[in-house]
Amino acid sequence: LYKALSSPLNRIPGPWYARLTSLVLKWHEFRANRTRYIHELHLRYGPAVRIAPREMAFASAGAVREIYCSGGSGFDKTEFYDLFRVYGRRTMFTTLDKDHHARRKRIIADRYANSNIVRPKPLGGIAERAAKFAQRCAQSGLLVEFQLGLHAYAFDCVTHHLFHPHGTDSLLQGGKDEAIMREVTFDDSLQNRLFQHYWPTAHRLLHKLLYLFAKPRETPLADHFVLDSCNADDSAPFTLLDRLREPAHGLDPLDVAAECLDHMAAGIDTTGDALCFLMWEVSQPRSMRFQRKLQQEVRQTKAESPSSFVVDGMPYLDAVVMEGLRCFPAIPMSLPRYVPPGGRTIDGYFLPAGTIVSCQPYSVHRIDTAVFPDPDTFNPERWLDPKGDAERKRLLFAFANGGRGCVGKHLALAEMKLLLQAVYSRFTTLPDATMTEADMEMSDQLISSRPAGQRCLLRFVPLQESELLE
Ligand code: HEM
Repeated sequence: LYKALSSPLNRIPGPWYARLTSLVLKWHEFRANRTRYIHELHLRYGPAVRIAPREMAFASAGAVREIYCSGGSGFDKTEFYDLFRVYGRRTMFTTLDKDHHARRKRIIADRYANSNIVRPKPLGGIAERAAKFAQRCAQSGLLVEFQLGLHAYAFDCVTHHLFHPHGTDSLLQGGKDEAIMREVTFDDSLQNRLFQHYWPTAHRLLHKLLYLFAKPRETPLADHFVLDSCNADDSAPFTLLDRLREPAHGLDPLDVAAECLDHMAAGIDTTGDALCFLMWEVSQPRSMRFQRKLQQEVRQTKAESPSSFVVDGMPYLDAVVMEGLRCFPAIPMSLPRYVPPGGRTIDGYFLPAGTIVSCQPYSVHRIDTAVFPDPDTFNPERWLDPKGDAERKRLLFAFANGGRGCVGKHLALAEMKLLLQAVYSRFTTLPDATMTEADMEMSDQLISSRPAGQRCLLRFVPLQESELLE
């Protein structure tokens, strides 16, 4: 009680119970509702809000700069990231301290640089998979279990980038490749892993009992697939595997496999669900005018250069992708960091060392209505207005910012743009009548989110036919 009454964080707005306990926050986390809960607090208390006795959430551009970009890669990550360790190893994503992270990033970054992604082999592989996705839509009649198809697409793209020529073909071949993708995608370990994070001793003692109510994360097929792929010695020069295995880096085989498995997992749900939420929205009657303009632009580009893969120079496509990432960031949740020794002042509030601070993309993209008026409305055309362009870009936090921002950003953008081109140059997409808004509610997982119904059915109407219908 003394601590609660004398805490220097007491000046910071927030609900009264956040001074005393983190249980309300945890309750929302266990119910897959952390992001919305924190967003409601921001709407009530402003861009700086206390969410637990030692934890603060921010939603301003200044806070993003300080927490994620100061000194290059911002404040250190918290032990929350221990939950993502693979094969018992720390990867670039799970390293907590800056030096270890910087060493690993120096090895990895060049494989994800835009200049590597847009080379014919890597980009051609993505374009090939986008064409397969369109083929799958055409083959399966009009109705497509779309979320699964997009996860298969993202899975095939990322394994191409990691392991070519040993990438997967879950899109058209199915079989074992599809089984691996399903194993990673349909993960229901949120409660078990949160329990492990908050009460590690109880988790160790009770894990067998807990198993009956909350399953742990188990991905034996994916684990074996990555270990096997990492044993192949003919990986293409553009792949991550090729880079990690260079003897000069001194990584042992398990470090290499852990890094690859981490990137594989990071590249499936994120890109798959970002596309899923975006295309669901573009298929709604309220957004049909945006879909029509997108179709016009991608068809015109295809007519002008039928045989090349284009990812730049399409302003409408860019605007649709940016607005999709703004409204439906695949990682909408807080990215927690520790305030460093000596403490820091953020948004005018002094925070002692060790305070947990974070920004969540979902709120950073919505709270400043001068930059994003009518923030809950999907409107790609806001990105076409040159006025306010710098402010909008400064607040786009879907890939995070600074040295620990998403290393796969250019790969993800290329995947998204090539898939949207492949689909909207051939089809009009419409929501299936059996789908409800509740199916597409955001459901928090561990930092990423997915549609609550875990399905998304869309109708793919070949373009000429739909044009005739109008
Ligand atoms: C639309 C798709 C994607 C989104 C929205 C996204 C978003 C993010 C965000 C917000 C972070 C920071 C996480 C944190 O600080 O806790 C991150 C980190 C990361 N992402 Fe992505 N990501 C996407 C796709 C990908 C892809 C395709 C890959 C790789 C194949 C990838 C690999 C990574 C890795 C390795 C990190 C850790 C970077 C580091 O710690 O230096 N991501 N991503």
